[in-house]
Amino acid sequence: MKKYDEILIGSGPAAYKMSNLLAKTTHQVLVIEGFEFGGTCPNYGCEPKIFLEGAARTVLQSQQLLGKGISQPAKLDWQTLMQTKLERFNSWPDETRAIIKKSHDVEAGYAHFIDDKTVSVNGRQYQADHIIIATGQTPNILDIPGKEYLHTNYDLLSLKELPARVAVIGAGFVGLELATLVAAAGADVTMIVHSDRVLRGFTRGEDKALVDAMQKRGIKFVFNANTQKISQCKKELTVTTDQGDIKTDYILNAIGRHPNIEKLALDNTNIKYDRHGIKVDDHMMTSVEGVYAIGDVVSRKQPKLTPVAEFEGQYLFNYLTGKTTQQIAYPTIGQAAFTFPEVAKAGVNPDDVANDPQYRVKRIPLKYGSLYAGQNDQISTLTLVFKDQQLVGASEIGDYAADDINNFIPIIGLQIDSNEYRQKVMAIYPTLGDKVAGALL
Ligand SMILES: Cc1cc2nc3c(=O)[nH]c(=O)nc-3n(C[C@H](O)[C@H](O)[C@H](O)COP(=O)(O)OP(=O)(O)OC[C@H]3O[C@@H](n4cnc5c(N)ncnc54)[C@H](O)[C@@H]3O)c2cc1C
Ligand SMILES: NC(=O)c1ccc[n+]([C@@H]2O[C@H](COP(=O)([O-])OP(=O)(O)OC[C@H]3O[C@@H](n4cnc5c(N)ncnc54)[C@H](O)[C@@H]3O)[C@@H](O)[C@H]2O)c1
Repeated sequence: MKKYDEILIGSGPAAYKMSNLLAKTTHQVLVIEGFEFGGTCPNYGCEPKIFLEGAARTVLQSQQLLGKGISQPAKLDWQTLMQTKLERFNSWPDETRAIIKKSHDVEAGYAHFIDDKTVSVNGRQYQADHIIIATGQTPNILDIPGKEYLHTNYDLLSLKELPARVAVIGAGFVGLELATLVAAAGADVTMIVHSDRVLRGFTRGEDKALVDAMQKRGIKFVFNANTQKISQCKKELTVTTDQGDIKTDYILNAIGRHPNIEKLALDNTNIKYDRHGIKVDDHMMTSVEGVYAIGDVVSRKQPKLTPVAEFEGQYLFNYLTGKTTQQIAYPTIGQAAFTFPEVAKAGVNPDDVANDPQYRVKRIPLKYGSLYAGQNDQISTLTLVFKDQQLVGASEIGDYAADDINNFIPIIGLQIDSNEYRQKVMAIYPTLGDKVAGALL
C-alpha cells in the first residue's frame, strides 16, 4: 500500500488551497476528487454565478434607469450568454486537474475510509501521515412525489435554453441569486418560501426591502408554503403546495445544502460528525489523530463560503508544516447575496443589538449621493453598529452593497479608530469608498 505525507479528499477551494501550498514543499501528496476538479465554487457555484451576473446587472441597472435617461433597456440573450459561459468554464475541471497533477498524484473517484488510517479509491488503498477531508456540501433534495423534476444550481448554471416560467423552491442564497439571474433574462419567476421571510442572518428590514424590490420587477413570492408534490402534464409542471398550485416549466430546488459525508463511510472510523458536518477541534483535527477536515464539510458556526474554506486550507498547511502551533482564529467575515439589490454584512447584526444601550445603530440612506442617484438607486441603505465609538458591524442593501461593505471590513477587523482613519486615509472621490470617513462620525 502506498503511503503519503498528505492525502487530500476533495479538490474544492479548501483542498485546492492546501494542494497549491504543498506543491511548494517536498511532501508526497495524493489528491482524490470524485466529481469535477476544483469543486463547487469555480464549476457550479460562485464563479459561474458572478460571471452570469455581469450581464444580468447591466440589464437590471438599465431597467432601473428607464425614463431617467435610458429609453431602451438592455435585453439579455440567455442562449448567447450561456454559450459564452460554457466556453469559459467547460475546460476548468480538466485544467485544474492538470495543475494539481504537475505536483501531486491524483485519483479521480470517490474515496471512502476502510478504517481510521486507510482510504480506498478505485479499488486501491492508501495511507498518509495526515488525511484531510475537504469534501464540501451538496444540495438537499426535497423528498416528495415528482422529485425527479427538480433541478439544482448545477443544472441551472449550465441551462442552455431559458424556460418561460421558473419556480424556485427555497429563498436562501442560492434560490434568490439564481432567481435574480433568470428573471433578469426574462423568465417569469415564482419563489416558494416555506416561512415568512427570506435569507435570514441579515436584518428583517433588508430582507423585506429585497423582497419588495424583486416583487416590483414581477417576481412572485408565495410565503409559508410547503411543497407537497410535483406532477407533469404534457410539458407543463405543477408544483402543489399547501398554498395552492403553481404552474411552471422548470423547478429549481434550493432548500439548503448538507455535508458530503455519506460516501466517506465514516462509520468504519471513529471520526465524529453531526448533521452540520464533521466535528473538528481548534486545529481542524477530527476525533481521530492525524485526520483533519476543512471547508464546507466542517460542522462550525462560521458561514460556508469560499474565503473561509481557503482560510482553513491555509491555516492547516501552516499548522501541519510547523509554521504555527496556534489555534485557528477566524477574521471578520464579510458575506453578501448577489441579488439585485445586493445585501451584504459583516460583524454585529444591527437587529441583534437594537435594544442594547451599549451599542449605537446608525442608518444612512445612500440615495442622495450622486453616484447612487445616477443609477436611480432609491433603495441603498447602509447600517452601521458602533460600540464605544468603535465600528463593530456594518450591513447594507443596495446595488453595490457587497463592495460597500468590503470598505468597512478592515475597520471592524483591525479595530481601526474612526479619528485615526480620517487622519490617515483619504479615499478617491466620488467613489463607493469616499463615504467611509463621513459615515464613521
Ligand atoms: C450556487 C452557489 C453559489 C455560491 N456563491 C458563493 C459566493 O458568491 N461566495 C462565496 O464565498 N461562496 C459561495 N458559495 C459557496 C462556495 O462554493 C463553497 O463555500 C466552497 O466551494 C467550499 O469549498 P470546499 O472546498 O469546502 O468544498 P467544495 O467546493 O464543495 O469541494 C468539495 C469537493 O469534494 C468532492 N468530494 C465530495 N465527496 C468526495 C469523496 N468522497 N471523495 C472525493 N471527492 C469528494 C466534491 O466532488 C467537490 O469537488 C456558493 C455555493 C453555491 C452552491
Ligand atoms: N453569495 C454567497 O456567498 C453564497 C451564494 C450561494 C450559496 N452560498 C453558501 O451556500 C450555502 C447554502 O445556500 P443555500 O441557498 O443552498 O442554503 P440556505 O440555507 O441559504 O437557504 C435555503 C433556504 O431554503 C429554505 N428551505 C429549507 N427547507 C425548505 C423546504 N422544504 N421548502 C422550501 N424552502 C425550504 C430555508 O428556509 C432557507 O431559506 C449558504 O448558506 C452559503 O454559505 C453563499
